[in-house]
Amino acid sequence: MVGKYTGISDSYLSILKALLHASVALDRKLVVDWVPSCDLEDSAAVETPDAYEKAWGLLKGANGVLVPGGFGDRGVQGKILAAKHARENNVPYLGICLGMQIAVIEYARSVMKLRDANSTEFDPAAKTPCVIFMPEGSKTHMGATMRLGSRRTFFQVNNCKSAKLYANANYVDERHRHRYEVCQRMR
Ligand SMILES: NC(=O)CC[C@H](N)C(=O)O
Repeated sequence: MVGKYTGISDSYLSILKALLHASVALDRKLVVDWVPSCDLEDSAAVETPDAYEKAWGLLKGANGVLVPGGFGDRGVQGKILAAKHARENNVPYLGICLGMQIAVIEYARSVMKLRDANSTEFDPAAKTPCVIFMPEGSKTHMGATMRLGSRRTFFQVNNCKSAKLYANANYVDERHRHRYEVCQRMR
């Protein structure tokens, strides 16, 4: 689990509970290692080398990488490095909310060679915005702009990996809590 609030596992309580349920259903033992995303960043190698070594050791030893939701840009570079590590080493990666946006940014930068790709949450003037403020939102009214609660999403491709996770349903109703989304032009 690569996140910002790793000191406080309560922040990720619902994710932990979900992982626990999944591990019971699959008859597997769950071991969660907490990796502070800041410790994966290049600057940590100089400033806090022990923490850097420990974080990369945990990440490299993991059978799966989960980057959960989050807000703000602190630790984002470390999350991008974690997504890159997972993609390049074929380690299963689950990106939830921000974690999914991170995977999109990483893919755009590394694979599509769009070096300036970013979320406008982290760089409002990003040259290649691949995660953008939701068009229906208003920047001036933060309180009411979050897309919150259940939202119906229809699968565009039958039998794709994500559809299969939902037993090939036509649509899913999932809980949302975000202000930004993947730029539709990037599809
Ligand atoms: N729930 C989240 O992880 C939010 C992701 C991102 N900060 C957004 O607002 O879109």
